Amino acid sequence: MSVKLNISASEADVLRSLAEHFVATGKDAIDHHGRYSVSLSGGSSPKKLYELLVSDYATALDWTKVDFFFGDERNVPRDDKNSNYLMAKTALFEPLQIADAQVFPIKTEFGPEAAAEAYTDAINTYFKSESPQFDLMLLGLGDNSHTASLFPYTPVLHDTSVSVRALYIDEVKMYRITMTAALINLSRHIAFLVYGAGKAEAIKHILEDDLDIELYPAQLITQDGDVQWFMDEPAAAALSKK
Ligand SMILES: O=C1O[C@H](COP(=O)(O)O)[C@@H](O)[C@H](O)[C@H]1O
Repeated sequence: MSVKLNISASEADVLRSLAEHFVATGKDAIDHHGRYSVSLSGGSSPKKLYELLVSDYATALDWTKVDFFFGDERNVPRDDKNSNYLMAKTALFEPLQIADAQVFPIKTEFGPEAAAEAYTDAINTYFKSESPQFDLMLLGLGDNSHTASLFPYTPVLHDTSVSVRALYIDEVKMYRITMTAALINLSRHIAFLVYGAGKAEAIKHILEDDLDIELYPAQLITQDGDVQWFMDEPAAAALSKK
């Protein structure tokens, strides 16, 4: 796997480094094709990134030209505290006054299977007849090496379609809706945000162990283009090569 590692001394530094990358990628996309398509990650890590973009980068980018998607979602109502959409809405969209037309939530109210199908259609419609290639795919990493909702030992790990899938994940006892690795890997730029010592073992396995996608699903993110990991020193601590 060819990846670039950006290791920062502190959590604050890693967030700033990724915020700079987010903005630079956006300016480039807008200059090149007029809009900036971003797929957001969920979980707890990205909230601070979204807050930093609001506090320090509100005028750094033409936010009216940014379109937001979600790499995965929990099968909960959109106003549920566990909703990835709700977190992004509260931390990013509302403070930046992002128009509803620029936000593409996963419609969990349809039920998991129909929501996944509708989201595949929404993505294909957005990209028209072209291959669905997000300008920036933001990803997180679970302690168990999952990314998006590609969890260990789940059938979606073997799904080679460029699509969004719904699946019941025993480990968390809930349905999740997730982009497949094939869709994620089409992105122009992929950026993992990982901080904290709790992620150190997972990062080491993913980046340095032999390929074992069942155990380490984030190893599926292997496109030849731009895959960058933004991590702090505690998260990078177990790596032998830095
Ligand atoms: O479940 C999820 O977790 C991963 C990692 O989240 P974190 O809370 O450890 O930051 C995230 O990438 C994914 O989008 C989310 O649904």
